Amino acid sequence: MRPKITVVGAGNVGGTVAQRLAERNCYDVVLVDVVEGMPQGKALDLMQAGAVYGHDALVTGANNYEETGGSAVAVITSGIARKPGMSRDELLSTNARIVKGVVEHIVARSPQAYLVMVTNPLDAMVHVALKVSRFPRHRVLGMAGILDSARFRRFISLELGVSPAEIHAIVLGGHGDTMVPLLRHTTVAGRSITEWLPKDRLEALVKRTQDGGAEIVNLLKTGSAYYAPSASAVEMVEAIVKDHKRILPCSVKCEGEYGLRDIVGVPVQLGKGGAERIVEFDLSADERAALNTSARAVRELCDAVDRLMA
Ligand SMILES: NC(=O)C1=CN([C@@H]2O[C@H](COP(=O)(O)OP(=O)(O)OC[C@H]3O[C@@H](n4cnc5c(N)ncnc54)[C@H](O)[C@@H]3O)[C@@H](O)[C@H]2O)C=CC1
Ligand SMILES: O=C([O-])CC(=O)C(=O)O
Repeated sequence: MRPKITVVGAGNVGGTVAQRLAERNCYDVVLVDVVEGMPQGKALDLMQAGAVYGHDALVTGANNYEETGGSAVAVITSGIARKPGMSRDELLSTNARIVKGVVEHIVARSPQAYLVMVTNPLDAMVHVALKVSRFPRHRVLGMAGILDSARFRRFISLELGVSPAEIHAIVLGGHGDTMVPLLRHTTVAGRSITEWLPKDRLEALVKRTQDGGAEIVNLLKTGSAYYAPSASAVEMVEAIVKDHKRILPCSVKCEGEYGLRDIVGVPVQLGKGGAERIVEFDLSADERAALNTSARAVRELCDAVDRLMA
């Protein structure tokens, strides 16, 4: 039997996650949404695509959770997306309510699942999922750092005319304006990025990365990015289910690592145990201060969620 992956929210991100998973041809996928007929329609469409594209994954669409039982991983994308001029934080109260209900349903049927959170504001939704599920921290992860790092790598790649495959970069911190691209750990073909680009260009690319989500929201006007976000979420699913031991930035609850007790994006070793290890990089004083600032911003949002849910 193939591992079952449930994707909640069959909109732009969730629908594309389901497509990418089906195309891997090694998972069965359950797609859940509140809109009647929509997940069922997308599921059928995806299975028909398989007859052309060469996969035979079972994709089931549903408006309830009956088919989700025994999921290995649940990817939670349900909720509203921001529009131009909005911050992710403005989604907090609506999405916290949605995510709370969804996590209760998932946990009731898949008590051993790993949760990959996508809904924004991301780090605060990891907090909601941890609280509601009562799962240990290694089974509740948020997707953001892979996406933010991918954006940074691609911007560098476009600037230098070098394949992104040659560029190694990692973005830590919360998924918001305070995220922390680590320049000292950014390399192109193994050489420090500071040997490739002058300071002012690097600062511009860091800023573009921090605004990477808003840049796309402003272009699309009716929603937010989903191709790179779905690719990033699938990378997490694959690393967990296939025990890849990848070290990828994910949002997770720190318990003393980096001197923090907050939920924030840090390098995590992902494998069959979920977040198997948090890898501690040596940070400069400036980087540490920036990570602390980012963690504080997330903490304030988590406190706001707690007040809302009290
Ligand atoms: N962590 C990250 O880096 C990223 C996060 N996001 C976030 O992901 C979320 C989804 O984005 P999109 O897919 O673009 O939005 P979308 O609007 O296309 O899809 C969201 C879907 O959730 C469904 N939904 C709402 N309440 C539900 C419930 N109670 N149960 C099941 N389904 C429910 C809606 O019917 C809709 O189909 C947003 O909050 C967005 O901000 C998006 C991109 C990147
Ligand atoms: O910007 C948004 O609202 C969606 C998101 O988190 C991203 O694309 O980074």
